[in-house]
Amino acid sequence: MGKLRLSSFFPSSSSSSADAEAKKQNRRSFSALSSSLRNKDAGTNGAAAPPAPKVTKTETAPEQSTSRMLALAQKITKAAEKLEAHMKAKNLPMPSFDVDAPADFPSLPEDVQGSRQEIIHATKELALLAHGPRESIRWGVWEFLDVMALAAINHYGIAKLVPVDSTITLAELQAKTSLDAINLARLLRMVMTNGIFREPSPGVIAHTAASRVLAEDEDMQAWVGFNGEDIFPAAGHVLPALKAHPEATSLTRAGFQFAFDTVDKEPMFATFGKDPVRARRMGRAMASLTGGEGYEPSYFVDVEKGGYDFSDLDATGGTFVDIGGSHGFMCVDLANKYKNMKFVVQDLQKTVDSAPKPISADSQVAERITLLAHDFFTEQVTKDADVYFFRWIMHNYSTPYAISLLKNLIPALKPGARIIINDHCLLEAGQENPWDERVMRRMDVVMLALLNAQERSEAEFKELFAAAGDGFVFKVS
Ligand SMILES: C[S@@+](CC[C@H](N)C(=O)[O-])C[C@H]1O[C@@H](n2cnc3c(N)ncnc32)[C@H](O)[C@@H]1O
Repeated sequence: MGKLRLSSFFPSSSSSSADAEAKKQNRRSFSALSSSLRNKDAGTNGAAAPPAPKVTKTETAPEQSTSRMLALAQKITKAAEKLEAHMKAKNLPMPSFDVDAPADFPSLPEDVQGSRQEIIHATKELALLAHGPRESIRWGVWEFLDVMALAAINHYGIAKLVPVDSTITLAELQAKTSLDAINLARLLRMVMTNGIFREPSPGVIAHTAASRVLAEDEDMQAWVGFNGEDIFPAAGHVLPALKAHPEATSLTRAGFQFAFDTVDKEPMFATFGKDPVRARRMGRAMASLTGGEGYEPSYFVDVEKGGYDFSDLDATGGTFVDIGGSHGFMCVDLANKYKNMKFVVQDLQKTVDSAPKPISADSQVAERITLLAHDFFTEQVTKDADVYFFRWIMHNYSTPYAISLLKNLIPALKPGARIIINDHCLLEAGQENPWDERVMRRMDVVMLALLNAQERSEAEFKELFAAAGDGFVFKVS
């Protein structure tokens, strides 16, 4: 997970140039988009816009694309051999669709994990080449049907109705659901095309390893539910939202509001606040996502994993404020490691009320952590702390909101206070490995669909601070 460390000190005053910058920020700020808008501005001022940079041709000649296919196939073979050799040497079960196959890969040495990723990337590229451009687009645009079918299967809890160690006929299965026979069969057969369930003989259904996950992992059920029943309709309404409000900054005018008839009424979190079942589902879905490899708090806490070293703060008994810190799990982990620091976890009243009490069984930890109801869209109430921490907050907000989050801190900041942003950090297109690139691009548009929000690049984070005030010194770790 990308992390940014941002230091700040008390800004002298809010200058008019900062205000002008803030206005300029009142739109999404992808770096490529910013430069094209700058060019447009130059044009309206009478200055000639600089010519667009020349595009380098990357197409390959027909004989080269043949060799690319073979190169990819060879790469896949080599990487699969390496992965398989490791699995054999360690006596690990081979990847399989079988119902008893492990749901996850075991932790692999870095080079073997690299081979596994190579297989994933190269097979995708090879498939695209083998399909050809027209077919890739024609059938690629049907991928939403995978989500539709899986969401329905998940909604009706079909996976839990299929026995793990035997089979069930479609007729028997149908008797256990409110889905009619035809729709049950067609939805099942649709998800089977993705390795979820199998039909060993006509009309007989059995689990695969993937459908078993759907049957047994409640967080995964929530993940599919949240994606299929909240994000999917929101994504389907991004286009009308963009057409009606092209600036795409308002929390009440995103695809989500167009999907659920709440335009100009309430942000997504308020809608969920009124519906405990949906709110719980989103909470569990997030747990499923953040339980995944690479998202653990240890990446922030453990210095050996590239985390942040707070020894200096610990020596002076400094104060760390986790803004929008949920139930304070990050502060608990930090307090376990640093024995003198003090912590304030700020969140909405409801979240504070539902936090575990005591927050830790270890009283030495619990007594140094204060839970405080505070709305981060109002002026910061914990003054003169050493660190103000935002983990997974900024990406929930478009630029005008994100700037106000930072501005709200300014009256509380003492010289040398640090603001730490722990969020994804977008790299320029093509700089990430293809897997991470795709996850991040998807996350970015999920933010658009739900909240008119965005993931940001380092330059875009820097722009937020420049727009919020003059006194910030921006550092990256
Ligand atoms: C995406 S979660 C991130 C939680 C936590 N920082 C983490 O790393 O998992 C966003 C958090 O912001 C809180 N939140 C939302 N709006 C808020 C507001 N106006 N003031 C304070 N907290 C808020 C939510 O309750 C939630 O705990």
